[in-house]
Amino acid sequence: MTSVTSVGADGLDALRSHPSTAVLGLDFDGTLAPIVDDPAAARAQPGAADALARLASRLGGVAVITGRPAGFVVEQGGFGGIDGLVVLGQYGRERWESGTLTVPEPPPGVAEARAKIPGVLAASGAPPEVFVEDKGLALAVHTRRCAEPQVALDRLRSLLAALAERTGLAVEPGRFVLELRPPGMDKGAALRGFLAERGDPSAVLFAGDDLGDLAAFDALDELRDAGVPVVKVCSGSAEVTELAARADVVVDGPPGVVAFLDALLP
Ligand SMILES: O=P(O)(O)OC[C@H]1O[C@H](O[C@H]2O[C@H](CO)[C@@H](O)[C@H](O)[C@H]2O)[C@H](O)[C@@H](O)[C@@H]1O
Repeated sequence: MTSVTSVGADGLDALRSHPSTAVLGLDFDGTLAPIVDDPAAARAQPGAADALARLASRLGGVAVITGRPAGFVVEQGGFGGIDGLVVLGQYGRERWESGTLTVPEPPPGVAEARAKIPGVLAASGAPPEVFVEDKGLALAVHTRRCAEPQVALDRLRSLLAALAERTGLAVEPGRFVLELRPPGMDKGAALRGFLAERGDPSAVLFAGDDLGDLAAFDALDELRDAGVPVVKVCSGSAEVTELAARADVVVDGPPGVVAFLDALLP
């Protein structure tokens, strides 16, 4: 049995006692999907879609809250047929539910950043393995394929921060990635919005693996302070340690997440 903090165990008890009003939030990459070198090749961990389908039929709400475009996650996750599942993409700016995808227009800064990133990469002497994932509303600069991915990321950090400043965007750091995206939304705000749609929850559980998930953990801490039972789950990895330090439960990457979800409701 994975060790759980005492307040986390209280959160799990509350979720299991009143599942129909409990809410579950899950990150995608690194949590429901194993990390791979090519972002376009990411797929859900086997068993993830089945686990989500079972939980969505019993819980008060289940949302995947991701930095990816919502449509990508539905497609690559194999989540299209899951009744009741909501996918909040691009940190809550996009929404997929019951087959309907809502995507806002990008702010003008995204087009400007798209045009200028190649010059920034050249100016920083970025190795050819650095590449840009264009997500429409945001641009993610990846260094995972470099021989020294952390070195390559650190060289780009201040230049991309300056470009973000000039284009009115925010920098979202992640696992060997720096993303330029519209400010004003994060996974905490996305989770709070989803909870507001569902009414008072009996318990709230969120599972994530990366720095972008800390905002959701912040939201859970606020709920816990307000007396709501919550569970913070970290999909553990050697690449990111910040979430494990704040989690109630640490599981072993996406296979551990799926096993945890399978055991969540008896
Ligand atoms: O919020 P998430 O669902 O966790 O998305 C965050 C970023 O995930 C993706 O990048 C990460 O996964 C890739 C595929 O496994 C991996 O190659 C990369 O190194 C990771 O950082 C995605 O590509 C980004 O756009 C997301 O923002």
